Amino acid sequence: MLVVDSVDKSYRRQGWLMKERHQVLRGISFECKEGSCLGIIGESGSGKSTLGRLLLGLEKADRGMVLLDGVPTADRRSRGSISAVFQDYASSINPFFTVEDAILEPLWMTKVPRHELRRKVDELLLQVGLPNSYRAKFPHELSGGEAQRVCIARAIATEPRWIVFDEAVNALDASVQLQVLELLKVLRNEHGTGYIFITHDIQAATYLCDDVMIVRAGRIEERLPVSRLAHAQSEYAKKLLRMVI
Ligand SMILES: Nc1ncnc2c1ncn2[C@@H]1O[C@H](COP(=O)(O)OP(=O)(O)OP(=O)(O)O)[C@@H](O)[C@H]1O
Repeated sequence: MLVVDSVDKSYRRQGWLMKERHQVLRGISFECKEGSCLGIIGESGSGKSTLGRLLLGLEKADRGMVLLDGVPTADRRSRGSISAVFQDYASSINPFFTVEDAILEPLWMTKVPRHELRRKVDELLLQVGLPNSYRAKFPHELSGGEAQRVCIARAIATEPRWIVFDEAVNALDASVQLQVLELLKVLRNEHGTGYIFITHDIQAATYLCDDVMIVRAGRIEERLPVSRLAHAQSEYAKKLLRMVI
């Protein structure tokens, strides 16, 4: 179980009143069952990516806890249990790495024996729908959809229990986006990996997720199952969801 308990997060404002802080997240609490998929939506600046970084253990909350089975996600013991796919796939892959090198990088941290690594890269390429002839290509030789598939292969390489997708399909054109969403559905069914899917794209969230959580100005406005979007309570959620129901 992934548990976010009473999380606050603020940043120091830039400028000469350096003591002033910008409160980005306020009293965020929610839980996600193993293998579930939660969509996080909300307007720009509402704190979605900050929440994603806290889930990944990349940043510390000012107050509250982010726990995976009772262990803080920032703790060494949680390493490898949560991975991430970001929007900026171009800069997520080292431009001097081949596709093979990029996929091998996270595998060095795992217990996969050296002689098995080549087979594992082939298996991962197959899972994300790329031919194994792609292993020798460099990032600049890939389309956006292909590069994002390589990022997904990297994210699933360590067999994490959770993957945080932060605007990961937004930059792709509609048909490639659909292919990637399909792929994520298949991977989830096959491996039981849980997803946190941060997006502006409500349609994509409803396509992939079990629940949608609406964040507004650093607070949770509402969380509801995708099957009950028509029953949103808050005016803000109703307005946001109008386009998909
Ligand atoms: N490292 C940081 N230092 C200072 N302020 C930050 C930092 N990261 C985020 N912020 C501020 O926190 C607020 C929330 O940012 P965040 O990126 O979490 O929002 P978001 O909902 O993901 O927005 P978007 O949808 O545009 O990506 C913004 O006002 C942003 O400027």
